[in-house]
Amino acid sequence: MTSNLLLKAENVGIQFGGLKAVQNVNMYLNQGELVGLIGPNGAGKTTTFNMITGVYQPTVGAITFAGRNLKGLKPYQVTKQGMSRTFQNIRLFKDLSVLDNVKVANHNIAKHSIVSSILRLPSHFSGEAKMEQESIEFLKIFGLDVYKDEMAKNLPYGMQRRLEIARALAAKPKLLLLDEPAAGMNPQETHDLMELIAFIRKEFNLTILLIEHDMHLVMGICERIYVLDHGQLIADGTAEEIRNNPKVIEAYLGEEVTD
Ligand SMILES: Nc1ncnc2c1ncn2[C@@H]1O[C@H](COP(=O)(O)OP(=O)(O)OP(=O)(O)O)[C@@H](O)[C@H]1O
Repeated sequence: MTSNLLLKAENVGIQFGGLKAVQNVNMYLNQGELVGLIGPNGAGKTTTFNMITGVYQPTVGAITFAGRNLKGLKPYQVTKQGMSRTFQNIRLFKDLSVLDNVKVANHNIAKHSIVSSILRLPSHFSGEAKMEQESIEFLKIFGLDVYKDEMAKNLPYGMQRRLEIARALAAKPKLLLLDEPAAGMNPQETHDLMELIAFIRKEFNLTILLIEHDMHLVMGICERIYVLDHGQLIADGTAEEIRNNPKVIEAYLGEEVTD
């Protein structure tokens, strides 16, 4: 086992009724890596995310994160271990302001005590001000500070996707899981997002696991890529290796994988 190992999935699988949605998945993430998880529709990518984040308990196998077995942990408990995610279908607090969406995430890890908040002690206000300032800084990174008072639902689609990532980042995770962050974005937005993901990884010393259908995005920024097909891993390797892997070509696109 390497010393900078952050996440390890060993022989992980899950069954829904008679359907083996994911089987025998072995996967690891080292600290600081940016790794892609790809595969055709229904291959089991989101289900794998759901097992890692505690939404589903694997039927078999074990997942270890930062040295701790995640078995039995609920999603909020997994979050507390230092994991944040975004969703394929954007899940924002649509009627809250852009700033409040980020503050909510920041609040979960705020240091000032509940007692000081209830009693409205000075430490509550200084904590609150610090949190607000920090949340604005997160928004700036994503070019969203100009929209801070806007309701989340009024943002253009691409900006809502960015806000979801900003919110996930504000929880200061060790591991960030992004489920199709570029879905529905135009090529320019996708390109900008690609640069942003690479930037935040470096800036925050993050480990990122990314589900994405946009091959250009995956091949462009990921150091390693896992490929799922019909619930099983059929390949892993660098973008170059994946691009030339006949199993991937056959299973994933049925034609040449290009970037
Ligand atoms: N809660 C559930 N109950 C029953 N079947 C499920 C459940 N969740 C996922 N599945 C099934 O598991 C399989 C894998 O689905 P999953 O959503 O993980 O695929 P995916 O690779 O993320 O697909 P896509 O790219 O279309 O999002 C599918 O056959 C899906 O219908």
